[in-house]
Amino acid sequence: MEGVDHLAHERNKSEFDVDAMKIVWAGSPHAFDVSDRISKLVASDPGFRKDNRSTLSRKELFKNTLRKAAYAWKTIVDLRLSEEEAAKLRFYVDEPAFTDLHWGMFIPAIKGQGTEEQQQKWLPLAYKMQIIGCYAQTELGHGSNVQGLETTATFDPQTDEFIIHSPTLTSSKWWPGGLGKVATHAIAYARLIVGGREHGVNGFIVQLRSLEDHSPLLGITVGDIGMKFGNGAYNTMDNGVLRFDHVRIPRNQMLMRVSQVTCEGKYKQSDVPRQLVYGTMVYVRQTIVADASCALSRAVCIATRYSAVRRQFGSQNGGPETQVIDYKTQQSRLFPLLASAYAFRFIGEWLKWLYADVTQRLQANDFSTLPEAHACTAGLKSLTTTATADGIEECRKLCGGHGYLCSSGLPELFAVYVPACTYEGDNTVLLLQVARFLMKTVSQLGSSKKPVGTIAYMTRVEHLMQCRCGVQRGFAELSVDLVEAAVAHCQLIVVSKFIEKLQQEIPGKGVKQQLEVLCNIYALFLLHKHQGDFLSTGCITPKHAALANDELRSLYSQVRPNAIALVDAFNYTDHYLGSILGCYDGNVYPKLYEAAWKDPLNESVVPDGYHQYIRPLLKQEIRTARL
Ligand SMILES: CCCCC/C=C/C(=O)SCCNC(=O)CCNC(=O)[C@H](O)C(C)(C)COP(=O)(O)OP(=O)(O)OC[C@H]1O[C@@H](n2cnc3c(N)ncnc32)[C@H](O)[C@@H]1OP(=O)(O)O
Ligand SMILES: Cc1cc2nc3c(=O)[nH]c(=O)nc-3n(C[C@H](O)[C@H](O)[C@H](O)COP(=O)(O)OP(=O)(O)OC[C@H]3O[C@@H](n4cnc5c(N)ncnc54)[C@H](O)[C@@H]3O)c2cc1C
Repeated sequence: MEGVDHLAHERNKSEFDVDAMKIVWAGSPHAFDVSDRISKLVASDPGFRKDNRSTLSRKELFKNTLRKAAYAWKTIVDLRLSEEEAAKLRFYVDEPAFTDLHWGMFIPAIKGQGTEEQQQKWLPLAYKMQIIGCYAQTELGHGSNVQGLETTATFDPQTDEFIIHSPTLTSSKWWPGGLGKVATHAIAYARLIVGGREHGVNGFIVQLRSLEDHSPLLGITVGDIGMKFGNGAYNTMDNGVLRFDHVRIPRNQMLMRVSQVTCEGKYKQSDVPRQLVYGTMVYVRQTIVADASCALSRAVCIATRYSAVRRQFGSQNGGPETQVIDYKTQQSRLFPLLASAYAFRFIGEWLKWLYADVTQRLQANDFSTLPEAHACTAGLKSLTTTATADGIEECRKLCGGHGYLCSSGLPELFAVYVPACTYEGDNTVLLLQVARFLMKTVSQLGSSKKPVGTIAYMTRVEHLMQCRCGVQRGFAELSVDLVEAAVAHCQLIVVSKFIEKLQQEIPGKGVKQQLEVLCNIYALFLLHKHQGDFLSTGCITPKHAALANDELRSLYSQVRPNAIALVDAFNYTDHYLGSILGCYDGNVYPKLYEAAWKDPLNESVVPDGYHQYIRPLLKQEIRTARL
């Protein structure tokens, strides 16, 4: 029945202060207040409804996304929301749109790679959305290999301009979000050519469309690249294709914080690492780690609540069947994902600190932690997105058949989320970067340069490397093993930071105890999953492995009474979850049944096509049967 909390009995089992845990999950009382207020504002406004997405055509879907983005912007302006509140509103609107790239990449690129003067010119226009930007780096022929990009930017000293050109088909920009139909400007990455000499890939601000009638400017060919994975999902986003035919831009539209070109045509490289040109990607990778905890926690919230509602088998003397959440197999699949959601939340907090720290150091031209920041953002982006994509799919399976319904929210969540394993850096390519960083660290062992920070532990392998330092097969030959080592390195960081989090003051009855249980589940589940490696390297004995297994089972029993409260702590509205299986009151079956009849196919009792195709078939069968 409506209004009845079918999960009340579960909530009454909780052994900790859920409201206190909500603050821990949000990060602070202030963050919780903003999150709670904005999520309820979005959920209560019919202008942000999203339950009809799967029934819209591509053009209807896209136009609906434009409407919502414009409505969101109007809400932000009318309510005078702060930047923090506005970001939260876009988060809870929960629809991939051009605004993600405008705010998430175009603006950060100008802030990170533009000079003060360029920031003063372009940021006010972007903040007021008087221009709409995208990040145009990837091309049809190159995405991972940035140094392989083919678009050219040739300096013309006669006119003090750059000529931006797409020399080949494969140099066509391909994938940039917001590019296809909306962006008026792009940060386009191109090979800088000055006086016939190449100076690597740099970023250039290029206007694509008229601010008067939105038509593409002279020399610009631009459009959408077509339907992507899944129905609704990422098809709300206009990922685009873009070709330049000798497009001229003023010299001052090359982002010049890292490298400069003078009006005399002199190329100058600042005394900062060339890799700062990649700074926007580092920034986005650290935000993607925080996003992973959000996406995984959504899926886990749905699967946990439904696992408590769903009963299957086990009825004794006509009594109720067993809740599937009580099966050890269900717990062994679900609770490590619950622990991962919390682990990724805290590693995301730490990575945000690391990024802020390296950014502050860069202001003082201190580049000492840049390699570690690159390795951590690359590796943790790879690890958390792979685990989250796999985790969302596991949550779908944990919900049985109903998990495959769009009304479960899980198919759409999966379809929107999975490209995170590819964009902002293919996960394997990024792990190879971590592997390169680890190998460089190993090669420096024994020198005066001692490993610190997240690689401090590597001093312990020094003796190993000295006796084996001669046995160095090619990096490529060992890359599979090195990628596994890179994953292990990142997992160590996640576990270490979870433990460090528990050493902080954490208020609320039973809150720290619950987090300790989740931390132990995360660590022991990893040990169990990779026990072959731990055993073969002599890190643990078979007895240790058996003890870890026993302890895991005990920990699952400790989480069980608190599972619903632990997902309630995410504080997601039913609107944001978008899932009948995950609804707060657990009143699943009546809602599933009611939702089915809203499907357009049920608008008529006899389906369209019956008379053309089914009736003749049936009649034909009747004739056959008479033979
Ligand atoms: C809200 C989400 C929306 C998402 C929408 C999606 C947007 C996008 O997808 S934008 C496009 C994203 N594209 C990528 O991520 C491309 C991935 N490829 C790269 O980042 C680079 O090509 C590379 C790092 C894989 C290779 O770069 P390359 O220039 O060839 O460098 P090397 O591998 O030769 O390494 C040289 C040296 O530089 C260090 N380094 C590399 N990248 C960085 C960095 N970002 N920051 C700092 N340092 C970096 C690298 O570690 C090497 O150092 P040493 O070993 O000390 O020489
Ligand atoms: C939804 C979505 C949104 C995107 N948005 C944007 C955007 O806004 N702006 C933008 O510029 N780009 C965007 N991209 C592009 C994205 O950044 C690239 O697709 C991504 O960087 C992967 O590059 P790639 O496609 O060249 O993959 P490839 O590198 O071609 O990967 C193919 C395979 O090759 C392997 N591989 C590649 N190099 C190596 C190597 N050296 N060693 C071992 N294996 C290797 C990879 O691991 C992978 O298995 C988007 C992509 C998607 C899917």
